[in-house]
Amino acid sequence: MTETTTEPNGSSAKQPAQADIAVTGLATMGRNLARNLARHGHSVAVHNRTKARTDALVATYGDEGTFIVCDSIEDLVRSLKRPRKVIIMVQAGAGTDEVIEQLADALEPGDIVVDGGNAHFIDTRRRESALRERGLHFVGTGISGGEEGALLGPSIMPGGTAEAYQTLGPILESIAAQVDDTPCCTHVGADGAGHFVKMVHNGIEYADMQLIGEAYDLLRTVLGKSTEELAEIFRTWNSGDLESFLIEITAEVLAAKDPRGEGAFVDVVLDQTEQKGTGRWTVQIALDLGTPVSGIAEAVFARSVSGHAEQRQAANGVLEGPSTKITIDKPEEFVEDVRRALYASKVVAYAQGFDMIRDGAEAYDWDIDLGAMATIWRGGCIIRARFLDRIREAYEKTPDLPSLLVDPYFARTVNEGQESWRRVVATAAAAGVPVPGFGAALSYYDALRRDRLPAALLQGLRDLFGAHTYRRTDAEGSFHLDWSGDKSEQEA
Ligand SMILES: NC(=O)C1=CN([C@@H]2O[C@H](COP(=O)(O)OP(=O)(O)OC[C@H]3O[C@@H](n4cnc5c(N)ncnc54)[C@H](OP(=O)(O)O)[C@@H]3O)[C@@H](O)[C@H]2O)C=CC1
Ligand SMILES: O=C(CO)[C@H](O)[C@H](O)COP(=O)(O)O
Repeated sequence: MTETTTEPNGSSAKQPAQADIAVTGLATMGRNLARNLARHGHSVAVHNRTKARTDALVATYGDEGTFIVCDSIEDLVRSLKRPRKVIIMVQAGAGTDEVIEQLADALEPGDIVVDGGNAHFIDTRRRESALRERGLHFVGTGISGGEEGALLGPSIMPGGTAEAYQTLGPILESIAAQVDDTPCCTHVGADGAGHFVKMVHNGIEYADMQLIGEAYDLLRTVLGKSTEELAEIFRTWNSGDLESFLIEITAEVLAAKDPRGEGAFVDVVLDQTEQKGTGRWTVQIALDLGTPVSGIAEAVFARSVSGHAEQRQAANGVLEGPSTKITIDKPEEFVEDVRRALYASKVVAYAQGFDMIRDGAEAYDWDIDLGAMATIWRGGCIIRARFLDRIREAYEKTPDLPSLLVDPYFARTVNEGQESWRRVVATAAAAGVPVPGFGAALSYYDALRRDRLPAALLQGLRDLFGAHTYRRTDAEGSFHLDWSGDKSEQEA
């Protein structure tokens, strides 16, 4: 174990050391998180399975603060002040389990293990319970912001015990993004709550990106806009209600040129969206919780459709599109319609995501403050956006809001946008442009506001074919109709 501090003359000094915190796993995220900690005055013990990464970190960035180079997990543990705090930033899954096991053998009761990877919250609950039995704190922590966020200030979503957060919180809050002098980090709730919220964050990220993709496709296909014009449209949108990191980088990606030629970068990228799995997890868990996250589900499926290259190739030229080409008389009005449809659909995706956090909190007995989640997503993370302030205000004003859509600001937003939304979805259908995100969001909006749904007919069908019973609008209890007999009603 050696401490590397940079002296004023630039030389390195080696001395026994006591680090404030450790990071193991120094790939993209871990390296930048360690640098962020060091830049904020924390002495950081650093370790990576493959030593070359540790050496490269210290050789390149050693002058940014105090790094203590460790060759092994045991070395790392020896370097730390008590209670020891170790952040794991390794590949999610088996790698994380391996590192936890090594750490648990070397640490002592009261020490804190932080998993900052994208772990499934069910794994986090299992790991937390196992480490608790050994007297250790396990803090599953969602960290969002990618490479740049990890270095300059991510959004941090720690779970685990309040006791562990008391020790760990000040350090995490010091390196998190800051918005209006408020750190984008707070204790989310017990055991896997942090990773659950990070999972939903990523689900919303999928929905948001899908909606942006649909807006781009519509403006390009229906209006024939060039990528330069589209970049400008997104740039303009980024100065209004839609202001967000994802809209900002959409303009950047659309403006980018093919590094190998003259054309647009986006035109040479293979149109198959990959996924690491957090969006899929969100939908799987939402199905179990019974939370309709249709925007996220459509986004996950749209990625799957894009990846089915052989099917798409087989259908291309076989399945017909509209027989008449759609013409738009007032292109500028259509651009505004798409902007409003995008904002309204985005509001639905976030409303569904917040519903899922509320349902997850109830199912897993977490005390999650929805307004606080909106607060810590205002900066640092991939879905950071101006309107998260509105979400924070909505939940602060009415913590038990049945749906974000009924908050006065959001109700007015979707009400004002709904005519545009309908025109956009209808135009997309007429032009043969797939808009699963816009369509699902509008259907959800219409389902919520309807007085009666066709669910009543489905209940009738279920009762006829399977005697599954139905409830009545005008009486308590469950009933069954004698479908094959005299059609009389019996109480079930
Ligand atoms: N990249 C991103 O934008 C984001 C990533 N995350 C999450 O953060 C974590 C780290 O991500 P990232 O930095 O991209 O790195 P990767 O997910 O690519 O993981 C690589 C790191 O894991 C280590 N590792 C893998 N298996 C083992 C093992 N069995 N034992 C010890 N170490 C192991 C590697 O060590 P070695 O060098 O020896 O191979 C390396 O340090 C992941 O869980 C990821 O999902 C979260 C938010 C954003
Ligand atoms: O966690 C993240 C940000 O918060 C990553 O951006 C996310 O893992 C990317 O996911 P995918 O590869 O599935 O698109």
